[in-house]
Amino acid sequence: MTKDEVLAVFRESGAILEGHFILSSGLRSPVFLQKARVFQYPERTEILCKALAERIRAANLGPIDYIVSPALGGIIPGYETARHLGVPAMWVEREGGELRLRRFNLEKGARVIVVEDIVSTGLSSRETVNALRAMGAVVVGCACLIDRSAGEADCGVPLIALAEYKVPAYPADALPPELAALPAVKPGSRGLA
Ligand SMILES: O=P(O)(O)OC[C@H]1O[C@H](OP(=O)(O)OP(=O)(O)O)[C@H](O)[C@@H]1O
Ligand SMILES: O=C(O)c1cc(=O)[nH]c(=O)[nH]1
Ligand SMILES: [Mg+2]
Repeated sequence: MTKDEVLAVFRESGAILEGHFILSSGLRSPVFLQKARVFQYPERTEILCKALAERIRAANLGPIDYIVSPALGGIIPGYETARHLGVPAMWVEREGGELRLRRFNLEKGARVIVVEDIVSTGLSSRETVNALRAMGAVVVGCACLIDRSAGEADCGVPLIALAEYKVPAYPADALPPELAALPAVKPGSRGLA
C-alpha cells in the first residue's frame, strides 16, 4: 500500500482530526489520528494490517513467535497483523503507570515483534520493548500503521511503518499562537485512572 492509500483509509473513516491535542508524550499537535475510527471497520483494519504483515515478512527478521502491542490502541492492529502472520497476539497494559504483560505467559527467549497503531515519539513502543526485554524476550523489531515522526522516533529497535506521515508536535510551553488559542483535548488513554 502507498502512503496515500493508507491516509485515504484514515480520511474516509473520519480519523484525521484537527484542533489542539495533547499527545501521549505530552507534546501538543494540531492533528490527531483517531485510529479507533478506522478500527471500527473490520474490513479496513484487515486491509491495513495485511499490508503491514507483508512489510514485516519482507523485512526478514527471522522467526517470530508473538506479536505484543501496547493497550489500548495497539490491541486491534496487533491482533489483526498477528492473524496475517499466523502467530499469537498479546498486549501489555498499564498497572501503576507501567506497561505490563498481565494476562499472558511469555517464555524466555521468545522472539517478539511489537505492533503499534501510531508512533509519534516512540515512547510507548520503547516502554513495551523494555518491559518485554525485562521478561527475557528477544524483541526483533517494532511495526506500526503510521509513523508521525517520519523516521525520527527511537523505538529501541528498527521500526517498520506502513506509512510515514510527518505531523508537527510542540512542547506545551512553545505553542504557536493559533494552537494556543484552541482548547486542548487528550484523546488517548495514558494517564487515565
Ligand atoms: O510514540 P508515542 O509518543 O508513545 O505516541 C504514540 C502512542 O500514543 C497512543 O497511545 P496512548 O498512550 O495515547 O493511548 P491509546 O493507546 O489508548 O490510544 C498511540 O496508541 C501510541 O501508543
Ligand atoms: O502521539 C499520540 O499520542 C497520538 C497521536 C495520534 O495521531 N494518534 C494517536 O492515537 N496518538
Ligand atoms: Mg497507544
